[in-house]
Amino acid sequence: MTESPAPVPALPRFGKVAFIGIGLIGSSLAQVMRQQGLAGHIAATARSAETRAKALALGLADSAPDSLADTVAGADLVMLCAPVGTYGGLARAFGPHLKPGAIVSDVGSVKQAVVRDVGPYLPEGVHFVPGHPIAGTEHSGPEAGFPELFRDRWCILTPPPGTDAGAVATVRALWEAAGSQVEVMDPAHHDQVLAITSHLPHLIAYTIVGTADDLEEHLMREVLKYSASGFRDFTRIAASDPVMWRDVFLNNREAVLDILQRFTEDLTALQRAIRWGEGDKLEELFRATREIRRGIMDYGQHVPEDVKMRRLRRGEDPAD
Ligand SMILES: NC(=O)c1ccc[n+]([C@@H]2O[C@H](COP(=O)([O-])OP(=O)(O)OC[C@H]3O[C@@H](n4cnc5c(N)ncnc54)[C@H](O)[C@@H]3O)[C@@H](O)[C@H]2O)c1
Ligand SMILES: O=C(O)C(=O)C[C@]1(C(=O)O)C=C[C@@H](O)C=C1
Repeated sequence: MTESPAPVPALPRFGKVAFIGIGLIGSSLAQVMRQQGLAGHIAATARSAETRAKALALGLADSAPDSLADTVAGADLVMLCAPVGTYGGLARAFGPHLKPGAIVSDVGSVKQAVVRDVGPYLPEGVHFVPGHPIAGTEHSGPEAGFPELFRDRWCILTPPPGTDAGAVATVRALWEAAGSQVEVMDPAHHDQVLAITSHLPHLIAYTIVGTADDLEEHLMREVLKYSASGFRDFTRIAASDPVMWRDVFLNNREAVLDILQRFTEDLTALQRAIRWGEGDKLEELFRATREIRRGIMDYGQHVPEDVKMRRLRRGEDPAD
């Protein structure tokens, strides 16, 4: 028996979309919307006049006002794409200018703090659907974006209880159009999971580079010369934006500190095994973790049916 294909969800269409922050993530999503004709008008604002001018020059936006009020005026969807530490102040400023029925969403890497900081400033009748695409690179700014960034990645939505189901479905459809697989999650659970999968690795990468930088001059020179493989692969993410990551750590404090405590304990156990020459212990651990790591790679290669169907519709190879 042949399996009937999964239904392809309808594409969401917005009259006006407002981007607040148009760096790596905002510009990538704006390009998805442009390519698929999902927005009648895209307005983008950013802190500096230079970034706003770039957004226009790159064709990411149709208008780039310097005021938040003008950016969100009449918008059906407002996407917060700035560092999470700015969200509360931004929401307080643009909240009163939102159109009734508008959807406010975001892409921030932490979710409890976003619900806490943004929610109180949104007027009655505006829908709030926080989100987090689990996709990125170490580059930032409007030139760094590309529309394929979200393909075959997860996007996690954390709508507060009681959020309008239609608004959640619309944001889901947007991320599905970008090629992502969408999951709805509780914000506290999101923050715990991301503390280990994303925040801890960044903290370790920043630390290793710092440790290398603290070496004596002659050793430091050798690090730069020979950093072709392990060091380079491992520390790619230490080139990520410092402001973004400062805000992530300050806004996911408890979960990060908890995971850091566990990591420190595991590292101390390894330190002890090396000191006492416990080869069996080391090998056993490395065998087990190698299997886990291989499992992660296999898991990541699965392409869900609905993603394949959307690719077929775009005339692309479904298995890519
Ligand atoms: N970089 C990643 O890998 C990644 C992945 C997923 C989610 N995120 C989240 O996406 C958001 C944006 O990250 P990014 O990588 O696109 O950063 P980015 O540095 O590339 O872009 C940030 C944008 O925000 C703007 N901005 C900063 N302060 C502002 C303010 N006060 N008012 C208005 N605009 C302001 C900047 O001008 C810039 O346009 C962050 O919340 C981050 O946590 C990042
Ligand atoms: O690949 C990278 O460069 C990333 O750091 C992407 C990454 C991650 O840690 O997985 C970074 C932050 C996010 O919020 C989501 C994705």
